Amino acid sequence: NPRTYIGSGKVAEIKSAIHAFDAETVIFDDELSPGQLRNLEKAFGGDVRVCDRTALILDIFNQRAATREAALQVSLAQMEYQLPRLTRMWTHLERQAGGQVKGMGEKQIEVDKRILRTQIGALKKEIESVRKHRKQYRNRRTAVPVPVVSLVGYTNAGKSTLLNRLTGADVLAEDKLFATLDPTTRRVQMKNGKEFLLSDTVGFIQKLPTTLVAAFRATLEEISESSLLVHVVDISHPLAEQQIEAVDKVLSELDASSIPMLMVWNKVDKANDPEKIIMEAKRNDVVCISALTGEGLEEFCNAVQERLKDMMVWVEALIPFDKGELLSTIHRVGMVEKTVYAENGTLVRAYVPLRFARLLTPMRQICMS
Ligand SMILES: Nc1nc2c(ncn2[C@@H]2O[C@H](COP(=O)(O)OP(=O)(O)OP(=O)(O)O)[C@@H](O)[C@H]2O)c(=O)[nH]1
Ligand SMILES: [Mg+2]
Repeated sequence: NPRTYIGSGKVAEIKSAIHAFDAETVIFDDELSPGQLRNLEKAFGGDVRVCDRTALILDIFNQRAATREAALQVSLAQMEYQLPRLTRMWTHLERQAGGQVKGMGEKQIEVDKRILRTQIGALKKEIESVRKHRKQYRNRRTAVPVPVVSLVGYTNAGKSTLLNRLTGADVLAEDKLFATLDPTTRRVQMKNGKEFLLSDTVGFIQKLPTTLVAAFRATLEEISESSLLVHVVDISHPLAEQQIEAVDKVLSELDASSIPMLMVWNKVDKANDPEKIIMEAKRNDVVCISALTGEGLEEFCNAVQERLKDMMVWVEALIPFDKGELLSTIHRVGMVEKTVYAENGTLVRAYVPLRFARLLTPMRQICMS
């Protein structure tokens, strides 16, 4: 029934369950229209609060927001959610009052809407300045050509645990939905001296409210500007497959589908049949790990390095002796095949990130034998 989302029989069933369990809140696993919310509240009677999936997610985000940036973004999403609902709420009051306060109600809606819109405008401005700041920071970071690898995945998949494990960072990792709202980037140093930047960010969820995606644009832009995505999956979760689909869907909304991706199955230690899973992973070019026990992490780093190499370009360059720091950078971020010391500098043959190759162009017209 479009008026109440569920049919009248279901309404009666829920109503008796409310009485039986003395429930205070009814949560719908979908987004409800403002009218449906109101009609359901009326049908269930009195003190029962009806809440939809979007409101619940916004609520959890609100509880988790620990930094100013996260709080700003959550407030924006909440206000955008309230705006249409606010209007209808007043129309509802008007009808109850039999139209007596019609003029007043209308005025009040206008006032409230204006206040909310002004607040939304101010918030957007503030978030925009955060965005610019982030962008500047990223630009400064790209001056050093270390590739950025972003962890993406369903909430609670183990992204923060993996980052902590690899970098000794101290990011809050908890058995909670949306433990992380703020992006964190850390340097990962591999045994062979190579390094990359690993970035952890907010987890995704099925039917992620669009207001949230829009509000978290500043945060999510980190993802769309990385060289490689690592999709972390909780393979021990019974709904792992649906979660993968949900993540892919959000990635395509973020225009990040074209970024190369490495799939990682996490929590193998907890899976029912680990051998079977590891076999299947091998067939599918997936790396199996346990961020908790450390199993598979070396293989993971190697796989990341392999993928990054695919994105590098081949250069042959003569690095003058007074540019020695360039040479050490090549060793750090690239893969050197050969170096020869010549009279006027060092000849290098290597795979390097494209951005870095551009820096080397003036030195490239060199022949090596
Ligand atoms: N058994 C097991 N538990 C793990 C593993 N990796 C992470 N966990 C647990 O899973 C829970 C969620 O981990 P987080 O690292 O917070 O997950 P997240 O992906 O960062 O979650 P959000 O920040 O909400 O997106 C924590 O309780 C971790 O201890 C693993 O390999 N094995
Ligand atoms: Mg996290």
